Amino acid sequence: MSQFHFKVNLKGMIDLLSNHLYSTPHVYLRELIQNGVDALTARKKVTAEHEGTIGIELFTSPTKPPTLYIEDNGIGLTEEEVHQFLSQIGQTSKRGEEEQDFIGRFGVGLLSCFIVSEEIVLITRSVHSDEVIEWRGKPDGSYQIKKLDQEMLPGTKVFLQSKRGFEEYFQPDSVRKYVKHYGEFLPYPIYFYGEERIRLNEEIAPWEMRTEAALQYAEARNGARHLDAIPLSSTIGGVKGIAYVLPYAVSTNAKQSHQVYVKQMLLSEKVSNILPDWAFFVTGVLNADGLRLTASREEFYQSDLLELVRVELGDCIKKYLVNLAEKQSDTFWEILDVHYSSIKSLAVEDDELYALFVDWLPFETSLGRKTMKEIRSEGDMILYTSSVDQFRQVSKVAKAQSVLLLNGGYVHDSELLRKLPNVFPELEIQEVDASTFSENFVDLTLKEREEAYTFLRVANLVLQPFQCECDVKKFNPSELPALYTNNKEASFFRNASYTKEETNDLFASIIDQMVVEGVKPTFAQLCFNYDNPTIQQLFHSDDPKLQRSVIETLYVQALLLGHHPLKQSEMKLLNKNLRQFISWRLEK
Ligand SMILES: Nc1ncnc2c1ncn2[C@@H]1O[C@H](COP(=O)(O)OP(=O)(O)OP(=O)(O)O)[C@@H](O)[C@H]1O
Repeated sequence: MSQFHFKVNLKGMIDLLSNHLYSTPHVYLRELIQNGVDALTARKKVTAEHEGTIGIELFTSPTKPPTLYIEDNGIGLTEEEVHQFLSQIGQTSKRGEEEQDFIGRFGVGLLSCFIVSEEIVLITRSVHSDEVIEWRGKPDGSYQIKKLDQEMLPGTKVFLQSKRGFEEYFQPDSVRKYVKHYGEFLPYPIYFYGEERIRLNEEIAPWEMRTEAALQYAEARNGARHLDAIPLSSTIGGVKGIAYVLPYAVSTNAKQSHQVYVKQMLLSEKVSNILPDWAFFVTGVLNADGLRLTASREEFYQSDLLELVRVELGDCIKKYLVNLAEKQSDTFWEILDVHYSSIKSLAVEDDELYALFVDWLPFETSLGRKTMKEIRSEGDMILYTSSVDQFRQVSKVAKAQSVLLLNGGYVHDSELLRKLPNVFPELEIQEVDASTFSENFVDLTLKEREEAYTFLRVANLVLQPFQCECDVKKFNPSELPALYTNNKEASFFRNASYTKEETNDLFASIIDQMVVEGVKPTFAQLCFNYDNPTIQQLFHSDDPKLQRSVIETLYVQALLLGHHPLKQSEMKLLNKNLRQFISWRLEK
């Protein structure tokens, strides 16, 4: 058996790493600064009192493409190290026992310079040697090394001349902006040499600030003020940061991007996996020294460590909110007002949070929006519907009867309600639907039945084609002429026939088949209100045409009241009767 080795197409590899690993050409500045910072860190290990600096300059001329120059007075490289670390892709001096102290670790960052330049020129002198070495690397994988006969203090200088078409990444404004962006919180000064020397980074990081200052910092950056700034810290992974509470509601499945720094240097603004998924109502600015980013620096490695960090940071958010709730501060109510649905989703998952928050959470009820505390004060029996449609069908009736009915149809609400007895054992939770309410309607006396008899017969005949059975009872509010109710089966047939009308022939025949093979069609109910003045008038009307038109119209109105989508046949009914009423009126 013969053994072979893979061959690597160096040019292809370099192209892949330099052009496809990073999201924007500007990252070449990030990678250069990061190398400078790591070199300064390494030098400090040799000479603790060394004052490290990084300097940047741009050379422009009308005849040549612009050139960026960056220097550091860091550890530098010996000739041997140049061969070992600069000239081998994937080789890095930052592995081993002290790797936690450095930002770089993959040995590919310098290749990002090939996105914007055809050649990297690096001149270096190691703190351990007097030799000044020049290294010139090209994207085809070739490089040259020579010893320079010149004096130089230990450190490294890099020259990059812009590739054609990439000049915009060498403009002074843009370079200053991005250097500041990536390095504003770095512990070493970064100078820009222009007409005068200016320092680009002198900012205190928001995680070192007090709440108000952290809020102002973010406001100055984003133009919007967040509701609050929650301090974050984790012993695992050495994370420190701020979770800014967004000033607007966000969808529960929104993924927030977080701004992540390592050793105070901005590595990515798009990290989404550092906070728990439920924390979608905050956006984080964090420094994470002990976590490992992927080579592109866009995400952290999914690992058990990251999982633990996420839990710890999630706990910081929870504890903070609990503290706010206990203090009943204005900020708490503001956050609750905007993010109650997020807090509800949190409370469903977390019993501790549930117990602490449930009283302050708002719910839609037949008597208006109320907090659970207000709801509990009304009595120990809590009635709720599990769907929004059911709630809409009966909320008016419940209100007229002064019954407090909760809408459990929104995401999480039913689950939250079902958990109530765990915290308040005295509470009884009962799911109801429209038919529960109609069961409590008052039956007519024999005399009243006789009065309604003809009307009811006509109504049943008129609405039979719509699979609707009619009845007359007495109920509140008397302004409500009729209540449409349907149980699950009746609702199935109604939806099937609605869908059939809206779809193509093939799908319609499938639905037909399902209906034929399924359960026997169940009728919905339309209960007319004996106490309603219009209904009273109808009992005594001797105009069958008018009776029919009003019954049909009341049927459609009851459907609309319950937010049931109208079938085509029902739409036609409405239009026909409207025209009819108008022509009767005009004939008069
Ligand atoms: N300014 C510098 N001073 C000293 N050594 C440097 C400097 N820039 C680069 N090097 C050396 O070159 C090596 C390769 O650098 P490169 O930026 O490609 O990768 P890295 O920083 O090690 O890791 P990463 O790919 O994660 O950035 C470094 O490990 C370091 O030894």
